[in-house]
Amino acid sequence: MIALRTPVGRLGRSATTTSVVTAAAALLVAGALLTTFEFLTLRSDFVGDVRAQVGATAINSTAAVLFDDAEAGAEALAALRTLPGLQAAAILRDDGSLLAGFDRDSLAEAPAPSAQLLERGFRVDLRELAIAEPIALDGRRVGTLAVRMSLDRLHTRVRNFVAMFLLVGLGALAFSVLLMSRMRRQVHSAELQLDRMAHYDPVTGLPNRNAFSRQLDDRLHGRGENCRLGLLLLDVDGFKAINDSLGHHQGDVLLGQIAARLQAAARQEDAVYRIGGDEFAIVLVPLDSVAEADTFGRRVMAQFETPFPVAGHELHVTVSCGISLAPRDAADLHGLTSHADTALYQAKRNGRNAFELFRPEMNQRNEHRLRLRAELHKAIEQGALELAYQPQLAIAADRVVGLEALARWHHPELGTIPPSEFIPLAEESGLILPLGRWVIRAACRQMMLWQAQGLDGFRVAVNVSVRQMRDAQLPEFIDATLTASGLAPERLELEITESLLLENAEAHIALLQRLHARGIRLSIDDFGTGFSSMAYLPRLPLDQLKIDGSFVREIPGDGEAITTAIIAMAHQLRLEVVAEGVEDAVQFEYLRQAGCDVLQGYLLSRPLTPDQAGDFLRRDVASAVPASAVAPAAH
Ligand SMILES: Nc1nc2c(ncn2[C@@H]2O[C@@H]3COP(=O)(O)O[C@H]4[C@@H](O)[C@H](n5cnc6c(=O)[nH]c(N)nc65)O[C@@H]4COP(=O)(O)O[C@H]3[C@H]2O)c(=O)[nH]1
Repeated sequence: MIALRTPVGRLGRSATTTSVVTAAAALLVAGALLTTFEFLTLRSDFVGDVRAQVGATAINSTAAVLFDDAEAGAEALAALRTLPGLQAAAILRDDGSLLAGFDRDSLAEAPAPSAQLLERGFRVDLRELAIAEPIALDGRRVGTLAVRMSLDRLHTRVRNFVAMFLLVGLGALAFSVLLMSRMRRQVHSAELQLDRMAHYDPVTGLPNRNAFSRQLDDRLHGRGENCRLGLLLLDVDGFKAINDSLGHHQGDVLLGQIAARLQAAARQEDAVYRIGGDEFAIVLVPLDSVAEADTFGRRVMAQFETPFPVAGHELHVTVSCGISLAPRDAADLHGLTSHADTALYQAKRNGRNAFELFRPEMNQRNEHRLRLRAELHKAIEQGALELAYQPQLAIAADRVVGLEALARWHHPELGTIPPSEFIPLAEESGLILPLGRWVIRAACRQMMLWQAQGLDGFRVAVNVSVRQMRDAQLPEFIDATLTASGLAPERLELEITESLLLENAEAHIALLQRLHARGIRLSIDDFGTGFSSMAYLPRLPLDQLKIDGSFVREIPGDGEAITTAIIAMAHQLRLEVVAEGVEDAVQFEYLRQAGCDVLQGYLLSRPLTPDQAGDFLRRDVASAVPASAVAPAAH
């Protein structure tokens, strides 16, 4: 797996180091200042004390000097012996000769004050204090008391002070380091937590989109053109429906299981990410060939062959994947993700439960689709779409009982665009809602125009897409349209595709019941393409079932047994059966004998313009079936 390069711990570590260094430096500076201050204060006090005592001794020595009495001088000097640090003391006569002297140790020289010292009275430096105190009588100097003191005792006191200071200071520093490292541990764990929140998804434990973008970008930049890797983007098919029906908690459980299976499919060096609600990404490193990407895609799909045990259900979950390769498709993050996304989109368009490798043509198709979408938007707004009507014949009564309204789009530059192209486009872009509403309105209006021309006794069927079924306003809209046009509700039929109905059957049943209660007819379209819905059929308020054209096409042949079974079953449920796509007399005859009620297909007529459909309705259709097969004009 790719290791996450996180700044975790760096902040805490550097904060501690900086604090310790700063505190130590501050301690040193403070220590130096305090020591200097302490030394100067002690020395100044010392100098003051000594000078006072020397001054008193000088006064006491006056007589000894006046009488040149060495013994009396020595006695006067004895008062100074107790002074701490005294090295030498001497009483000098006025001419500088020694009257009496005292040496603490023989190495100390007798004091011989300089002229400067005599003038200033004392001199003090770091190690020594020298005093030259005048011995005066009536303000006249008669001699000098010279004293030399060592400052060693002061040094000892300052050393003690420094030792004490260091002891206390270092103790405080050690304590603060202890506190700081505790704080650092707390900061570190907060950093870790922040990092997890910023880079990991709490539901699956996988790195998230942030981590994905940063790591993939780093990798691509780090190796440049030589970076050979693959990007697989994956969407869980229909996850929203699963989440809605099982609840979010179980949805999360499922996501966790999906994450585990993706990790099982990934190789040691690959990295799996959850980059959105039901979106995952796998960065495949290294990935050298398309064949390797193909193999990996299959391996991921294989992970979804076994159902997922969630909340007592065995869920069959499928996924759609898109894969792009670097540097083959792109060498940067944006290019690579956008190509994988295009491939993913293609996989979804191909019916989901599939994976696609990116091909450059996909982008061209994408651009074309985007242009079509914009054009379709315009066409709906400008009312440029048209409706074609395909007649439906009641076989027993030999008369037209309905017309299916089919949307048509003739683009001035792009030509005729088939519904198979623009309807899915409208569905995925949401344009199906305005388009669907326009179809219902136009069909109702056309029915009233025909009615005004005396053409009556048949209904109009419109296709309703699943997106429209999710529109809670649909019943009100239909009500309003019927009222505005004046069309009777039983003359309107809604065709809903069987497979779409299955997607959220429970929710649709309620909506269908509301519509049915208003008298609107309901038909299930393309029946047979999703057999699993059989169980729902009795619960749906249906009037009609349309056998999918693919079965009719197989008549004569395999289609016979299926159509016979569907007709029998539909009749048991009291449903009218319509066969779509009836193209020849053999099919018609078979269906007639099997008891099919209504026929729709090229045999009777292709979809017609409103005018052509009007003419068709006016003609005696009885003679047109089955002898004269196709109606004259096709639309
Ligand atoms: N081969 C063959 N085909 C026949 C025959 N008879 C009819 N068809 C075609 O079969 C399709 C029947 O419509 P559908 O199953 O509802 O399938 C429709 C429907 O699902 C969708 N569609 C068309 N108009 C609308 C619309 O207004 N709203 C919605 N939601 N979907 C629409 O597009 C699909 C395709 O519509 P069309 O291209 O008009 O294709 C129509 C019709 O032209 C035949 O004998 N042989």
